[in-house]
Amino acid sequence: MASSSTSSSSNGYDIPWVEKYRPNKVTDIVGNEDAVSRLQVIARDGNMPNLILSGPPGTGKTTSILALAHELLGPNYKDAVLELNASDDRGIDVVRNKIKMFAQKKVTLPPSKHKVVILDEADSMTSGAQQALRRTMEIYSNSTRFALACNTSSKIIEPIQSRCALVRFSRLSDQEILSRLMVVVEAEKVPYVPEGLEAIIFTADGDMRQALNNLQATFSGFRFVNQENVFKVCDQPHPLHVKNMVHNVLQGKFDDACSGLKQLYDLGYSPTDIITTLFRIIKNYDMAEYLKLEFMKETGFAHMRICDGVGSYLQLCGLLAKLSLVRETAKAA
Ligand SMILES: Nc1ncnc2c1ncn2[C@@H]1O[C@H](COP(=O)(O)OP(=O)(O)OP(=O)(O)O)[C@@H](O)[C@H]1O
Repeated sequence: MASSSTSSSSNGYDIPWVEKYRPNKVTDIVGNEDAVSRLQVIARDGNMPNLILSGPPGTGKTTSILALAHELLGPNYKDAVLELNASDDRGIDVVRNKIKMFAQKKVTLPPSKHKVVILDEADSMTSGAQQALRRTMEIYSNSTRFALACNTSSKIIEPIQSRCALVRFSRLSDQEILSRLMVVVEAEKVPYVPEGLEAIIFTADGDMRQALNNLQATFSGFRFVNQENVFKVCDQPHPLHVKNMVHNVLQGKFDDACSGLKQLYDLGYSPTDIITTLFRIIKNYDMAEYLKLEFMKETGFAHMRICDGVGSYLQLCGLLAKLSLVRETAKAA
């Protein structure tokens, strides 16, 4: 991969690492093996079907489509690809004019290769525009194929879904993110300790874009990646602090858990920040399975209430009280 072998240059800080290290071959995309291998087959054999790539942000959907289009079309990329994302106007007029005109355009391509229309963030297209796409997709299917990337496939209207092969992406595992971080760390000669990378992986929560951005932000700010610097830059509740709260609940020290919570709240973290970190800590906490499931259920309910607008300190204290009660009941049983 050309881009990942580029070492730090004097103006290397000008380019966001997410762009500098964007894989340009399908084989270089980390994780989601099933999805990536399907795309590899298409890259090898051509005859790309209409595609919907759906999944959480920062998992490589746009990167995969771009890499696939490059591999399929090579030097014809410029003429044979129309790329539209949420920053472009993609209303019904664009579908009727720009996309249709592109589909009608004559481009000489090798057999089994087609022009490609890439619609990034397709779930933000109006349903009118999506409706207008239906016929265009069919009429020009002998010369033009569509690739739609979105976070939620259900926001794509059914008739379009039925015309496309769905490729699902899921959040990347910690190991997958680590493997990519190591490539960047080595290429950029970033000084780090393993706990620093662990902290980056924790804050990224399966999102590669977030991981690379946090790595670059920590490096630019402190020139050294350790746990403390990462949490300073990312400004999330410190997981050790939250872990301590859970530990106190499990030990029956409700007051200590509450004072830990108060400290976080006084530092200015929002209830959403706190509960998101709390959920992730509980998910990975070493405790009895049934207790963990109950804790996750209660945390989920409290998160829902916070999202509904009841994001008070009392809400979080109430949650700690509920968790303590769950633990007491489980102990008594
Ligand atoms: N699976 C991956 N392997 C390697 N790098 C990745 C991967 N996923 C994301 N990245 C990195 O993160 C950046 C953003 O990825 P990309 O634009 O493909 O995300 P996306 O899934 O399309 O997200 P969104 O839904 O927000 O558009 C890329 O430039 C790349 O550097």
